Amino acid sequence: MEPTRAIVIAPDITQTNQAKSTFASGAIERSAAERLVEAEGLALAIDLVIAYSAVVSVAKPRPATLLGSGKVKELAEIVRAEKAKLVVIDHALTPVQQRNLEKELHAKVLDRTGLILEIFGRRARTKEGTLQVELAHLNYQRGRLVRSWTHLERQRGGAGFLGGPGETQIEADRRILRDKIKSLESDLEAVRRTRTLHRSKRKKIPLPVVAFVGYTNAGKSTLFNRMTGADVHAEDMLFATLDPTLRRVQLPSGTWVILSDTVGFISDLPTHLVAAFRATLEEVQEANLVLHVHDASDSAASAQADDVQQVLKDLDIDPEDKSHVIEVWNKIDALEPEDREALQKRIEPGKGEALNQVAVSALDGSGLPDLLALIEQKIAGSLVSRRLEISPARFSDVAWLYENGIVRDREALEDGTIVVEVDLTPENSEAYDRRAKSS
Ligand SMILES: Nc1nc2c(ncn2[C@@H]2O[C@H](COP(=O)(O)OP(=O)(O)OP(=O)(O)O)[C@@H](O)[C@H]2O)c(=O)[nH]1
Ligand SMILES: [Mg+2]
Repeated sequence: MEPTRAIVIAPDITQTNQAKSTFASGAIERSAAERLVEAEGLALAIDLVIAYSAVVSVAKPRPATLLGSGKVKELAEIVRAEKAKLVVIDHALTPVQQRNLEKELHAKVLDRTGLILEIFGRRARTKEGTLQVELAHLNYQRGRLVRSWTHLERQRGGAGFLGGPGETQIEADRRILRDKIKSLESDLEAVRRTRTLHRSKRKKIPLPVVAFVGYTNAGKSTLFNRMTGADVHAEDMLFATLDPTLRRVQLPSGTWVILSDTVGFISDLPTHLVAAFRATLEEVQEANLVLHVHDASDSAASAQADDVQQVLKDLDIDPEDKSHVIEVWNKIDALEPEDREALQKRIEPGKGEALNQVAVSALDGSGLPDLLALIEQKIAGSLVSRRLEISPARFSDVAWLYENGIVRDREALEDGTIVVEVDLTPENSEAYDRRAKSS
């Protein structure tokens, strides 16, 4: 199939000050140029050919088309000249705006949510991932349906809604949509139950879990691969990873941990999409340690970090908790020497317990020993060290400790009592006490 030629537009809404201040509370705003670069990345992630891209300033959003009418005319001309089939608008569009734009531009129009959904639809590999995306898609459509009281414009079929035979312009009423959503939800529920079962099985293996989080393309999978020797899909592509990947690795001191690679975050991810991926993010929620991976070479890194922190908060994780979250500044190989030095300087002051930042390059491996040492330190801090005296009659407890903890030392006293020095996760430490009390 011939690649689709597309035009990518980042609207720069230069609105009145008062409208701006309502959402400027602490959020770091990224420039329109940075947003355009990101939108292009998103478009490339679904193999679109970008025929033309631009920031378009919007002095006053027009309810009918968002963009001003002059701009729309200009764009229509570009669409024609470039033979583009698709226009990506990196902004939320109302269904009416989308429809009007499609009419005036003579091309399909995708807004930011539509584009992200399209990417997710193509990336999902597991059954759960596919169901989640489909559900998010239907909810997106339903939102449009409710707001506009129009019929469904497109019914998603197969791999995506970008043309192709899967797309039919059928009229589906809300009841059909609701039924579909219901049945998807129950399918998803079944898949989740299985996964929860898997997770609880894994929990019996007492290994601490270290989860990677970060903005899409920060280098999580590359770092994950470097640390595990695994061949996880890493690409210069937004949302290369959708489903969580888990691997067991041994830290230099001998402690085993489970590393978990996860889906990347992105700004302005619509709420229902975040909700759809909540299950995937449960891995992060339950992790003993979170590695927040930043792309230090990206000029938008601080705005991205802001977005990631917001998601962490939504997951009830305190991004400021230095014992729980490590800031990993990746891609330092791509920095100019002076920027690299400045970064090191910024990180150094935190020492001892307070240290929770490290600069690395997943590509050339620099800084990795520091990262491993830091993980080791934090994990050790999160484990409970105990010295337990176990009578010979309860020998099975010793076996339990080997299975559920990290046994540091073991000694048999003359009367047969066994003394075990063991590190346990707080949950397993409690589990042991319950066990010791019973029977
Ligand atoms: N120069 C440089 N590039 C890197 C480094 N780490 C990763 N990259 C590149 O950054 C791009 C994205 O890497 P990924 O590992 O796929 O990023 P990710 O965070 O897993 O992305 P998503 O799965 O999309 O969220 C790839 O082209 C990598 O080769 C690094 O340390 N230095
Ligand atoms: Mg990845």
